[in-house]
Amino acid sequence: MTTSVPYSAYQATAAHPPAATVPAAARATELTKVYGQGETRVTALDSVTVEFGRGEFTAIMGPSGSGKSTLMHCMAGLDSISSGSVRIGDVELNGLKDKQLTQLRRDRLGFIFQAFNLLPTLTALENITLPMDIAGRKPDKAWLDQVISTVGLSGRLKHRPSQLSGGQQQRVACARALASRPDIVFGDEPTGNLDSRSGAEILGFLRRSVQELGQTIVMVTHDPVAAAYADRVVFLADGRIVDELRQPTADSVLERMKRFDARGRTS
Ligand SMILES: Nc1ncnc2c1ncn2[C@@H]1O[C@H](COP(=O)(O)OP(=O)(O)OP(=O)(O)O)[C@@H](O)[C@H]1O
Repeated sequence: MTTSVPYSAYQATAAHPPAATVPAAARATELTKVYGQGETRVTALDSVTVEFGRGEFTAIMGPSGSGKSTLMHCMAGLDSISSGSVRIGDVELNGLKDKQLTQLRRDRLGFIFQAFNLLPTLTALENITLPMDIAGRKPDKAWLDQVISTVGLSGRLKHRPSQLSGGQQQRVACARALASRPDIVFGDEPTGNLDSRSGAEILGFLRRSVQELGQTIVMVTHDPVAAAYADRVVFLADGRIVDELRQPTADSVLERMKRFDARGRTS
């Protein structure tokens, strides 16, 4: 069943924080991001307040240019913010030095992008453990085995990327994002380059990593079918959060998107 609750019922503000005592995995408070100046000035995010719960799979949707990637990049410490606040757990990103930000991203966050970004000369396993090798950290063997088997790569660990299909390469990228057991995995259109069957496999894997491994995932997508794998969908329009759905289905997401269409907001 689809639950529809007005967005305001969920929205936390600085004055009225949510009752939960455990901090959210990530939280933005009155986050504003402005690009450019004068005639080229664009307000990509306009005072966005949102939080992403631990162990939850959240999809971010909205028309082209609505600020989805900007929100993800600002929350993942990949882009600076103009005003407001971003926290990963209890760490405020604003004010961290570059080196501290790099460390936080490396130690606490995982990333999956549309391009798989694998190193062609390394095997699947070497690609998966590369970020930890660079950081000089030993992977937790039991966790790594669990990730590799959840992602269904056990028989292909010695293959190089060129010997793997696109879907398998993206599974390697997913396993790489999860290998260090990050607090949050951020995905920017992770299935954008895949056919629908491979995309469904990756999404099924992401879903399982939330259900079975307790992972927290935040994923930007244009695709209502992809969004339906999430626990929650947050809708952006013109740099603001305008709606949200819990337990989405592809149909309920599509329905919401049509409403934006009716208001002339989609691309
Ligand atoms: N580096 C930048 N410099 C200037 N403007 C930017 C920059 N990045 C994004 N913008 C602008 O900010 C707004 C939000 O962009 P963003 O990429 O976050 O949207 P999006 O919802 O992810 O779009 P899409 O679905 O097309 O990827 C757009 O108007 C965009 O043109």
